[in-house]
Amino acid sequence: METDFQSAYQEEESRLNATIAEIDRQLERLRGIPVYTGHDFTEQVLEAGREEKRQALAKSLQEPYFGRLDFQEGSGERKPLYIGKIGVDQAEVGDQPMVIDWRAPVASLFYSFTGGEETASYEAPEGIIEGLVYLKRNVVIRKQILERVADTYNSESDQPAVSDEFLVYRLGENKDNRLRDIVSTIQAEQDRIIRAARNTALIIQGVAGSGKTTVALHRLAFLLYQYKDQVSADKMIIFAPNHMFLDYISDVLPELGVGDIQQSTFADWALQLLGLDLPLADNEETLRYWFETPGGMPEITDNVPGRFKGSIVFMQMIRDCLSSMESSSVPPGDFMPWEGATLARETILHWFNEEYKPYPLAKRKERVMARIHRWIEMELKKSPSAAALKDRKKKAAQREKSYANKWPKYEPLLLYKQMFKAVKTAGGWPEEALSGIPAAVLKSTQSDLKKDIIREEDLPALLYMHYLLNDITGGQRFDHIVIDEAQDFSPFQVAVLDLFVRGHSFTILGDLSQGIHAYRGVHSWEEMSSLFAPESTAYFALTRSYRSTMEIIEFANGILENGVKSDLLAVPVFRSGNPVRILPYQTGEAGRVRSLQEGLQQLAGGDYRTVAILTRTLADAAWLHEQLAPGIPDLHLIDGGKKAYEGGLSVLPVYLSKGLEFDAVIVADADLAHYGDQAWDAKLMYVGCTRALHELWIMHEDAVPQYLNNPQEDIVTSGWK
Ligand SMILES: Nc1ncnc2c1ncn2[C@@H]1O[C@H](COP(=O)(O)OP(=O)(O)OP(=O)(O)O)[C@@H](O)[C@H]1O
Repeated sequence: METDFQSAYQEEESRLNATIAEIDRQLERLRGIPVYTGHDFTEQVLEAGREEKRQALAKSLQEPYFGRLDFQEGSGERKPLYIGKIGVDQAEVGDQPMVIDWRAPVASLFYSFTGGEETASYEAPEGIIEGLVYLKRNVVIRKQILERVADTYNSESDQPAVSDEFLVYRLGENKDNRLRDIVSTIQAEQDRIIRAARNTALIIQGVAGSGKTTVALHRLAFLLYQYKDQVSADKMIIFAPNHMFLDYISDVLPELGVGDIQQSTFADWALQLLGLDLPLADNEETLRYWFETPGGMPEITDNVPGRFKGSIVFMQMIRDCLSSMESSSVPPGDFMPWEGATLARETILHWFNEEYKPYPLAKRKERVMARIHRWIEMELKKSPSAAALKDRKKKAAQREKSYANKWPKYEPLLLYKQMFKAVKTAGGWPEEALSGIPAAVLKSTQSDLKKDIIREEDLPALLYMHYLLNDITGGQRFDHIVIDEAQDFSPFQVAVLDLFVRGHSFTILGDLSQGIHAYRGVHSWEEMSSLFAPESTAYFALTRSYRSTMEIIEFANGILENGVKSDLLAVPVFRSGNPVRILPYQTGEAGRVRSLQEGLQQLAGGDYRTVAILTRTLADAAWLHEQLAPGIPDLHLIDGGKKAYEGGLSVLPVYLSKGLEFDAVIVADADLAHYGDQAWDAKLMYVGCTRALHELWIMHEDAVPQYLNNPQEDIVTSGWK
């Protein structure tokens, strides 16, 4: 065995040296070509191509590949295929690249092959290719040095099944403050999502830590490779919950050699598109209402503002109202630019209702007014004298202006205010349509709009109005949209986004068990899948969790089963760590602070690079930070306004930890005084516990909620050491 390993290592080392020498040679050749700085367009394009290649080769030179697959296609010969983040061609024309891009069709074998099959196959442009896999090998190279060779499958060994050993080794590493790419260990179920066809709305339900965010980012890189002539990076967008999260994921795409993809929150994108330079209502206030109301979370029904304004019922109401405006758009009466000249209303109606019917309302109005202007100019030419011309011109200009003012103003925000009767000017909205708005929604929205307060939940309606009034240009349509943490999106939000993307090309991912914003998000995935025709949507479930140790996952599953009453349980990768620790505070307020401080210091004193204390509320986090910072100066407070995630030691409210991960986590105040026994409290606790990779401590004062009482001794312990 040892000799096998040595010979494998030697074989890989000599192959690596040969590869590096070849890449070096190619790079030197390219660097030897003088950089073109002239004005010839063709030369500029060629130079851009050379520069791209120079950069790719320089990157590849450090870690040319991470995997090897020995494959025999049909009755051909067995060949080793080396798979890397960037493909590298052989300098001489050969029959296969020296390094194959991980996104190439044949590379999918490296991910989909799970051992044991008689034949393996992959989908190539020319059809299904079948063959035999002899070897699947992981190769770790850092800065040109071969560090590790691990076979996950070898047909000649007595261990035929694909082993998880390399994956477990990778998962055991400590993390810094950024999400990383996983090209060397993408799992078969993740690969299917990454490589799914472009024109489909993929809906992915994945347990915490199943790699949803990571998979979505790899999918973008795949789409750009596979459909390079049909999609472009700057027409792709990722929507994520906040700026800190965007910062946290911002390294993955550049690592995969893909740049220029837009990354935004829904609110930022919507406000920019609407041209609204208004701050949205303080989200913290909404969060405080739902998360910090004494006595527990207020009841959530379909008629709370977030749910109603995010519903398809509200979307239809807006469509009906805007189409009812059609009949009341053209002002009453004929148009008379001066005495004796009349443009009959009939003619104007004909232009509006027939000739310009295909255009959206705002454009129709614009075109009709332009036509009226042309008509006036024709009429002016008939003036009997220069004095009459002057007089008519003056009158016509005034009357044209006042006629234009009689039209409705097609501005989404104004119409929205009219709809909620928050402004005096009537909008001609049909009463019967508006009677469907629940009284509480009407009242709170009216009061907000009167004060010029817009909330995030108002944005889908405003965007939809903008769309109906103006339509959008081809340039404003995306090639693909990723929605992360999609359980917090409303159906209306997704339906509006569908108007802004070509071919329903979506990757929508989330976890209903983490649906802590249920006052605005979806309660089941059917709410979203029903927006699309069955052939345009596909559903995937990811059940394996890669982030945390087995102990943490089992413990979190207990919360799901007993607290959330959900059966979306996570399946752990067999990676064992320390048991989850449940620790009571020392007595009194000072004891609470001391316990948390000792806990943090003990965890941070180990190998862990990122450690977080998660509190129930922002106020708790701020208070605790104040108490702990004098003794632990490098402790960061994370509040909603943070734009960058710095890693290290942090204290933050649990609801802001969504999407992030830390080597070790302390859930503070895990007692009934802070977390109730309701499903929603359990979801919040689930989010907190599943942020931990290696170590989870639960600290409390009074009795803990029942869903934390886990009887499994091998996964839970109490006491400090
Ligand atoms: N195939 C894989 N190989 C190695 N690591 C992986 C793999 N899949 C996921 N991971 C790791 O698991 C962790 C969780 O991934 P990610 O944050 O993408 O999951 P998620 O499903 O979006 O999580 P959550 O919903 O809990 O925020 C990350 O550290 C990621 O690198």
